[in-house]
Amino acid sequence: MIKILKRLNRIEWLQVIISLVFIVTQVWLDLKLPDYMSEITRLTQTAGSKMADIWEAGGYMLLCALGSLASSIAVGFFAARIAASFSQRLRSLLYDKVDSFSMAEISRFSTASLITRSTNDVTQIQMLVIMGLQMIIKAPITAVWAIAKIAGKGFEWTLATGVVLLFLIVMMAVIMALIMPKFKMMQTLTDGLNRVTMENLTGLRVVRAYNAENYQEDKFEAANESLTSTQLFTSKGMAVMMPVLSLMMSGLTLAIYWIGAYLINSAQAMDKLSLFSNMVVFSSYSMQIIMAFMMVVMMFVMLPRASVSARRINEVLDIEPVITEGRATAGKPGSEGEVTFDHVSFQYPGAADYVLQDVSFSVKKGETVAFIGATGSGKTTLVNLVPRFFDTTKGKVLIDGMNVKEYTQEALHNKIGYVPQKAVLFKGTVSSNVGYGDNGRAKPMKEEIKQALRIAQGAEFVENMDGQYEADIAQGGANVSGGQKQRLAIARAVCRKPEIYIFDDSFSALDYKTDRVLRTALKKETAGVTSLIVAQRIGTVMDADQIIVLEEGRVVGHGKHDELLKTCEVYKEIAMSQLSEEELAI
Ligand SMILES: Nc1ncnc2c1ncn2[C@@H]1O[C@H](COP(=O)(O)OP(=O)(O)OP(=O)(O)O)[C@@H](O)[C@H]1O
Repeated sequence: MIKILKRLNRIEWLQVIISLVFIVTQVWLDLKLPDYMSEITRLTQTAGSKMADIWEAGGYMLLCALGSLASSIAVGFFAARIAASFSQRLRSLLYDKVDSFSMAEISRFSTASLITRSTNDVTQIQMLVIMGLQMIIKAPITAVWAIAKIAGKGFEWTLATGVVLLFLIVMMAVIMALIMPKFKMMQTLTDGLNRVTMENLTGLRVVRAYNAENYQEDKFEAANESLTSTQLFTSKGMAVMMPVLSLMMSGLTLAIYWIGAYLINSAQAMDKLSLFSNMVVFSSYSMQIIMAFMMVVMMFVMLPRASVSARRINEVLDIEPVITEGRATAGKPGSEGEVTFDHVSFQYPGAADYVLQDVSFSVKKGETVAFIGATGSGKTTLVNLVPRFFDTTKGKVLIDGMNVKEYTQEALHNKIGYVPQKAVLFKGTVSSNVGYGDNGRAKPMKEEIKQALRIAQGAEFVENMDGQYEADIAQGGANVSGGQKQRLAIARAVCRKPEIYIFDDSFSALDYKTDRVLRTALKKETAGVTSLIVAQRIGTVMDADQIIVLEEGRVVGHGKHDELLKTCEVYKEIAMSQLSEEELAI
């Protein structure tokens, strides 16, 4: 908790100090009230007192109450300001941090948990700052000040207050011991609820098509039920605490007056008045002490949950991404467009086995290298090492003759036009999706966007859309077909004018004819750009300058189509399953 509060900036600390001044003023004014009360009691009991004196004491009491109200409003105002700006900064810090994460860190936390950490956990901290400033600081000041005021005013009353406090401390310790672990569980259960909700929303079509609504609902209900029952358990604990506190307050007042009655009864006539006045003052201060205690209790309700949230936020902020930034912004002169894998092996973080083993190849500027192999043979993993979505476990990946680790991420990504296996579109327009991102050059002109779409065989369908190049694209590209999405994603890579294309099975959603026409257009219009193509179809890879056949992460064939048909059994099998005898004849 303290660690996260260290992230408060100077202005926020200044506001904390100002709030502190107001809090001390408020406590001082609150504790001044019983003094005037005692004065009024004394005046009303003393013969010959003037009405004006009573009015004066009453007036001061009113001023104290108004001053306390104004101070409390000021504290509330500053607390809200500090909490709002602090939580805004925490959210930005979390966003920037997550943005710098590689896939390894993202999968370590899970998307659902990262969302909960950036929203719900930050809200817990925000609430704590608001309440904390008003209570955490106020409670001990009030308690200590009030105790100092009543010290020496009567042993019996002090004893009664002490007994009540002791009882409350024991009760609170027991309840806290029971509910504290539940508070810790609450945030993890919120993660679970978010995960199930996200899964259901993203997979809605499959859920419907498979009549799995009940199954999903059961999962949701289970997550919802666990969270609700945990919340209920903690609320029940708290529900017991508050009435007991009220009972103790009333009981203590009764005890003070009861003891007072005995003391006054047995005192001498001249002491009776001062005893009565002391009793009134004592009961008032003891209430302040119990109130301070109630504030501490409220803090105990919030603190465990907020400290769990603080720990979860710190966990994210403290992570040093495994992908570290290099310094180079350009490769070796004369090696532009070259991609080399030098004895590369790769193991996913936490996995037991290597997914890629000793992969080596080199591709020159303007050449196309295609990767083919069975499902799960490591093709996607291989191409993901080029933009450093993951770093190699052994060996090196070189671009333009330089290890990818030596580039700044920005410079590295500026060289690459990446089209993922599953096309990703963002809410916006066709143009905003095609001209997406920054490649270190000026934003693409409308004509460049059109040209990119023409190459990606997307111009025709875009021109038929309502609004054409400015047509709306729904979140995730929900209003375009799978093949259209792929073409837009390819156009985005083309528009970037990269040195290297990475097509991760990006042609699979296209029909054979479009696939061929698109690749021919790409070759013609973007000559000189190196292409890494992952594909399942022989038709897509057969014209490549190099074909690499992968099996269980190892290169089992490397060459051109004709050579591989003769030398590589795995390639031949794939080819035979897709091509006719005639096409296979060599
Ligand atoms: N994030 C990950 N964490 C752990 N293992 C993974 C991860 N992603 C993939 N794998 C494993 O790595 C292996 C290779 O996966 P990869 O996606 O590279 O295969 P692929 O050849 O591209 O398959 P496909 O043709 O089906 O896309 C698989 O066995 C898969 O289970």
